[in-house]
Amino acid sequence: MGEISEIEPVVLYEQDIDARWASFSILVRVVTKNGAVAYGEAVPTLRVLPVYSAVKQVARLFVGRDYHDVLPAHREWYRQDFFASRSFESATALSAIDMALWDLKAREFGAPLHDLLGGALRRRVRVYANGWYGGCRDPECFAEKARRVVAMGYDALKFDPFTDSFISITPQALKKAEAIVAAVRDAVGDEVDILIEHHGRFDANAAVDIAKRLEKYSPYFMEEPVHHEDIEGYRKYRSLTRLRVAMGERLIGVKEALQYLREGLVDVIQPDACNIGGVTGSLKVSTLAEAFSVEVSYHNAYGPVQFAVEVQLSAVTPTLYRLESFYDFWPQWKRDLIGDPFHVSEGAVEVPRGPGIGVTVNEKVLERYKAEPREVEPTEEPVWVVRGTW
Ligand SMILES: O=C(O)[C@H](O)[C@@H](O)[C@H](O)[C@H](O)CO
Ligand SMILES: [Mg+2]
Repeated sequence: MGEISEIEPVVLYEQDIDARWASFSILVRVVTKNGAVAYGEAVPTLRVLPVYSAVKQVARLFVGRDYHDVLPAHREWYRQDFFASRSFESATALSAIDMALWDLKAREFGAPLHDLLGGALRRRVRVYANGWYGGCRDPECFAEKARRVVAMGYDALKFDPFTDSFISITPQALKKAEAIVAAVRDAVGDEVDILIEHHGRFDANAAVDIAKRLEKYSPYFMEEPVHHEDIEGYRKYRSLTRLRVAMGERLIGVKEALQYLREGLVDVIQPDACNIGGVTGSLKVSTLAEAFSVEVSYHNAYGPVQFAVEVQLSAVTPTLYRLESFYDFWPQWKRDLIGDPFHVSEGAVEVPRGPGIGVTVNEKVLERYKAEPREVEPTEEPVWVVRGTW
């Protein structure tokens, strides 16, 4: 028996200079009756307080249950939570707990999580860099920093060149975005993948204009060209452009993912283990993606526990493109939190072979950054923007 004795959300805080939404990290600590401890990670963007309280609510269903019974626990939550997974807060709370249960299960068998999931298809996971362009608004800054990212060993990088455009884009802003993309392409050459992040901020007309202007720079994909819920916008974008579409970081349910896949609206799906249902939900989307011949690139922007879990998932994902990585662009304490085990070389990181998710949370670092949960002040530059680029 592996009875769960305690589940607690743990908020960590330090002003993260570039990934502002990630100044907070929300870990979920799961303790079993026989003293084992494991962590999961939830989404910290803006709604820190509601996520914190959702974890406490969802936890009440899991304490006293056996951590081996992950699927029965998901089903029981689905039965209890009348609004099911449509609540972002409960989906991210469930996801974080799910991660920790899988870690406990794998550790108990003394096996790396990827072994429990069927065995590694790859020992090294290709990554792409994000979060590297803080403070950049002009082409020279983007180009200079892009060169540094490639020198660090990355051969793919993502960036949002749209400064403070929202819904529509002016001819001047489009011209500036093109100058930034052209400068990055020129700086990195044509053997590095460039990925264009839109943050779902445009309507379909603006997104289509952007696609037509940027196609000549051969971006590998265009991420969230329109808002996540703008299905008609995705359909219009699909019918008027040839560029690959990436989306999925805001999916909170597998059935939601199916809608985009079934309609052929996505070429690289980006589930996030912190809100798609943890390891369990990620595996289901990964299987669907394989069936629809769609690549997978786990969204991975929040913290080191998520990073470790998604490296394990990436090791077993049949149609993996690359794993997102802010890892080298976070504050050092986030890497220290898990003993700083990941190092990029030739565009990839090694898959750890230790038990569970392959890393252990350093409780001393955790204690140093513990904070009270609190509301996040909305500012002119929204929290989801890489600092200083709005
Ligand atoms: O692709 C990404 O990594 C995301 O879009 C980030 O850039 C967001 O800002 C973050 O996920 C907000 O929660
Ligand atoms: Mg994104």
